[in-house]
Amino acid sequence: MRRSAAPSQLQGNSFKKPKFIPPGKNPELNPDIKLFQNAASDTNLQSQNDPGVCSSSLSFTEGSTSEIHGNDHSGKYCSEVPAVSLDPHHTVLSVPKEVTESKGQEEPGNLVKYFSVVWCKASKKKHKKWEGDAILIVKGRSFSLKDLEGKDIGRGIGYKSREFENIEEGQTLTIGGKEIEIMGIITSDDFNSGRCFQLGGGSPAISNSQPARKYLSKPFKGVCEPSSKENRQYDFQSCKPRHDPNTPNSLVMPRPDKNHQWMFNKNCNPLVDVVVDPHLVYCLRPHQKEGIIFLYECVMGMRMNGRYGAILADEMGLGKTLQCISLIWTLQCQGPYGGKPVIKKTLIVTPGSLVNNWKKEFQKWLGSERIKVFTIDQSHKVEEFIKSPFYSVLIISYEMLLRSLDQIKNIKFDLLICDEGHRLKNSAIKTTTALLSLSCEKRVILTGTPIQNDLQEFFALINFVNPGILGSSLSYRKIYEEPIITSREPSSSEEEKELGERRAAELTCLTGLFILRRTQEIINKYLPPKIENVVFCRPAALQIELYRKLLNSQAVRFCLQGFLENSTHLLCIGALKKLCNHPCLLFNSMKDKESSSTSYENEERSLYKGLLSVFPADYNPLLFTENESGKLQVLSKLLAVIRELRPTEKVVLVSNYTKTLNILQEVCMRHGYSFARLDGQTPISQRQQIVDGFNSKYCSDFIFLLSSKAGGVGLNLIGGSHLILYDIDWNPATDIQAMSRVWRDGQKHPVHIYRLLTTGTIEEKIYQRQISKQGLSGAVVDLTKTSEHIQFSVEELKNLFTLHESSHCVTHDLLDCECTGEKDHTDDSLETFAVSRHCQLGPRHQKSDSLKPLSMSQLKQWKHFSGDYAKLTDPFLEQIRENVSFFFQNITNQATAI
Ligand SMILES: Nc1ncnc2c1ncn2[C@@H]1O[C@H](COP(=O)(O)OP(=O)(O)OP(=O)(O)O)[C@@H](O)[C@H]1O
Ligand SMILES: [Mg+2]
Repeated sequence: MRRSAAPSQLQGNSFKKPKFIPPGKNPELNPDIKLFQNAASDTNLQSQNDPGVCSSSLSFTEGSTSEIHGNDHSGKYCSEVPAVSLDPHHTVLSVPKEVTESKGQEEPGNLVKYFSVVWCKASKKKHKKWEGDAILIVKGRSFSLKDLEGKDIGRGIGYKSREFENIEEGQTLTIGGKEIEIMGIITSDDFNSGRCFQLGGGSPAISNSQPARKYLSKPFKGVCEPSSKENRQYDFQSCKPRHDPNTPNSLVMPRPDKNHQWMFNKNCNPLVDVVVDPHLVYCLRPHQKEGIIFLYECVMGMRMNGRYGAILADEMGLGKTLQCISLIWTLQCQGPYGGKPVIKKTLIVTPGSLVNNWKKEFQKWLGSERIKVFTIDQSHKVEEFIKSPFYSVLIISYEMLLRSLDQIKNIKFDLLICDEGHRLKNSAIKTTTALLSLSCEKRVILTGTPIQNDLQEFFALINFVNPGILGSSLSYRKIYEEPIITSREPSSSEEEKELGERRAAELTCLTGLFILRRTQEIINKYLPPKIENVVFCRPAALQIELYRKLLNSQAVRFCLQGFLENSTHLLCIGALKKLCNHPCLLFNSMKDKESSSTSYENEERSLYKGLLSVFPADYNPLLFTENESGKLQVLSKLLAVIRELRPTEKVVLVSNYTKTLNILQEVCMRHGYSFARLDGQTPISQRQQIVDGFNSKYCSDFIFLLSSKAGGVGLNLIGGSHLILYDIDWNPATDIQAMSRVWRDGQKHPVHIYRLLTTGTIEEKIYQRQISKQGLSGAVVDLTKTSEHIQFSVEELKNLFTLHESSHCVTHDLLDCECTGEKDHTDDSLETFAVSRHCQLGPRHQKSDSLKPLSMSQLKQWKHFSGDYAKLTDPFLEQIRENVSFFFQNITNQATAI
């Protein structure tokens, strides 16, 4: 029999020649393993090679005859095997798999056995050609055969149990129209974790030789140890560490292990300590030191052989930029082998608004001499970077990258950093394919947005930094995604639950090696207090009248009858939101539509019918007043009191809409407040200048008008210490992003955040959706999702399209709180709402995440009081209480607050 096509035949099979070892000798996978566990202590790869004992069994569909699927696997099979490379030098991984007995052996009928096999179609031909590797699962008298992508390729029932009981390595069997040869036995642990699929055709080259280590590793004793004659001739001076590894507080990178040296130090250069520039170390926070070591180990291939990617998913404001700058500066000047630098050129791809922020951060931390950074904009082209020998770092926006891809492809970059890299979550989009086409192996994604909520998106990000590590997209779906999702279904069986959990644990374990996420709490101690307020503003009389009219419109009634196909409901929602911001916005919309009467569509006509008559006959939207909007009244008073009580402090004023920003700008002008503004129309080249201007202590601007969609991500607006969210977005991530702009490293003043909501209206409902169980579940915690992505049921629309005129705060009414809001009240009773952001990797893998939208029960624990409460201690709230029906307040880092 010829053994040719099956990958295991080409590369050797890691499950072959099993040895028996008694059960119970090896540890199970640690069930507590967390997805974003601190990577520095996450190198526990023992489980990759440890067989475990598992009692789970898979049930097969009963049937009297064999079923065979997907017969034609020849040809394409090899290319779809998970692209993990065999490392012939990696002794640990070439150790053959050991076998344990499954618990089920005591009950032969339920015993499930797993085998690695090669298969081909059954035929009488003498010379057979194996078509592929597969996993044979035998239970009692039934079997199923899965290819290495997890797809069923055969199953059957009713075989002689004796035939299955004594299966041995090397034995050939004909089952279900296929001929198979047994290559080895797979432990139930390897099957349940899904590892056997990963390892099936080879083994992922994972280094388990790096024990968890402290980040300040000891320096080499003899730093330049010459190991050969050639090395002794090496210029000793040139291979000294660049900085003294022995000074206290020095940050020394971990030493490469023997495997790494074997692979990457072919010339046997002396080993040199890589020591981060003390100039930087002096400023680094402890978590940043850990982050730099993590990044170093990943991009050096020290965490996984042959893998050089990393995802740094620290929450917003933790200084991902500084960690990367430290990495670049270290690798550009140093390396462990003869001190030779590891990288020459780095490409940083970032949203347009942050290109100059990166440049500024380089200057802030390294001055302008150490690294020459080139930023691409209208007047600085890629050619200039190519021609000049001075620049080692190129910073470019995602948009520009697409435009200059051909030139960029010709430059050899050694390190690629993608800032706000969650945008690469879709592997089909142009940006991802463009970046994937770059040959650079060392890839780092930076993101402050949670990434584990959607398993497909998770795959795309993982696959970007470490291509092929999870196999093909198809095999990933079969091996991980489907079992994990099935196990989360309420109707899933115990076996499905167990399998899903094991697969999730395995996925977590594998990807946790190169993902690091720390939450904001770790820098809280460096930050000033944060006083967060949710302010429920009483709607103005005109708003109430218009609101009633809108809710009585034919368009709204049409939606409530369930006619949602033509998205009239979005139109209605839009009109209500405008009205909450200011009636003049609604007036303008109606007038705009009227003047372009041809496109004045039926639904809009039916929505706006009779509305104009509610406005005064001579209504002029340009002369709008503050009294026409509850929120604007509150805003105006708030700005006045801030100005009065904190004359040197500044305010960031955020809206999701440019037209609303126009109104807010007009208010600034009327009151004589100087302001800066950044929205979607601000040229990218001017954005950093505007931000810097505002942050400067010499700047007299009192207000920064910010469009959250344009400027939400990545910006530092620490010049402002008061942030007012004028309107609310469906997506909590947008609001959280905006709020994180001011409460971050460098902020000197206590930060006051005000979220304005109009009482009883759709704004409260959106807020409730953000925080409640029925609300935006995990998948929507993502900046790209908008209301168009949200499916509304008629019931939900009924709730959205109700105005609660008599309530002080519908949100408080829903909290099931006994207080009447007459005194400031906090509830510390147990959670009544079990709210969690849905995470597809399962509850076990959720970490406390400060980016998680606030839950109802958490809100209940905030201080809350009605606007009529007599003893308000907050002087800012005191000034606005007249127009406010209810407050919620929460103070973080209270010690020095207010
Ligand atoms: N060790 C430090 N000491 C003082 N300031 C720091 C330190 N690290 C970072 N910063 C400052 O903190 C601010 C936030 O850092 P950075 O912009 O890198 O955050 P980030 O993690 O990228 O957040 P985001 O996800 O919002 O982009 C910056 O102004 C930065 O200069
Ligand atoms: Mg950033």
